[in-house]
Amino acid sequence: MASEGSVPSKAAPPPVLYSFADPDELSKGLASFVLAAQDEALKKQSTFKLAISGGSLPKVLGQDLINRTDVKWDKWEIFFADERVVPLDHEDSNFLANDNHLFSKVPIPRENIHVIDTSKLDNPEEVADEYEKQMIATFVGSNAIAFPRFDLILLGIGPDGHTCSLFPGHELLQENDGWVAYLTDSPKPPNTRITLTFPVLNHAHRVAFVASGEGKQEILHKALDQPEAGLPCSMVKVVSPGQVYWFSDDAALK
Ligand SMILES: O=C1O[C@H](COP(=O)(O)O)[C@@H](O)[C@H](O)[C@H]1O
Repeated sequence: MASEGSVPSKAAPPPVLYSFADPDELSKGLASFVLAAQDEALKKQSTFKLAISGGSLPKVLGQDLINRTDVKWDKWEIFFADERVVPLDHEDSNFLANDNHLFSKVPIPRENIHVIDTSKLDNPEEVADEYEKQMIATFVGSNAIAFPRFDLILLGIGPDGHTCSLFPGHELLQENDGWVAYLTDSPKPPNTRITLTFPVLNHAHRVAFVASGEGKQEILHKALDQPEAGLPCSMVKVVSPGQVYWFSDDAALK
């Protein structure tokens, strides 16, 4: 069956880099980019399907977006690019980070924010499976699909080049089948997490990395200048007509 998620055949186009003078300008540029993605998605379909990371991203994302008037919040369908397997009110929760900086400040219907099932925290495999089922229910209509196609996935990058919860040298870098995977040996605490897999990232319409501040300088240069080094972030190769973008600021690009 021809399907939206069939294995892509075209090569990945090179990433597009957007650079801004400072974090405030970066937040504004990112908000405009997200809104353009929203508008394009809503021309074709009834919802804007987005995956969001935790870490430093929610603050940059929320800063300008919460004041924009042209956001169709009721049309957003949000998943997490990765999530720590902790209660939703735990300080390590990626949901909580996004709630603090974005969700609690705007009228997104709570049912459109897909969170992990916290009744299963003792069993990360079940957490991942249940999260994948939420995604299947959202993406699978009348067509069978191999992988979901997010309108936009917003990613961070760690100092070791990890993105989502895909860490250098980890066996999940080779996961080619599932949509959502779990790990119990994350080198960065907390050790138990779930994450989107590379095939899901690579099927997105757009993937945007956000790297702001001096602390990202070294790894950003490595990611942009040495894609062959095999960092997890460099393994995100969205196939045409999808596109990878990098949003950065002067401090990170120096
Ligand atoms: O552990 C994680 O780290 C990455 C990068 O975080 P940052 O604070 O260095 O920006 C993040 O994108 C991911 O969602 C998170 O779980």
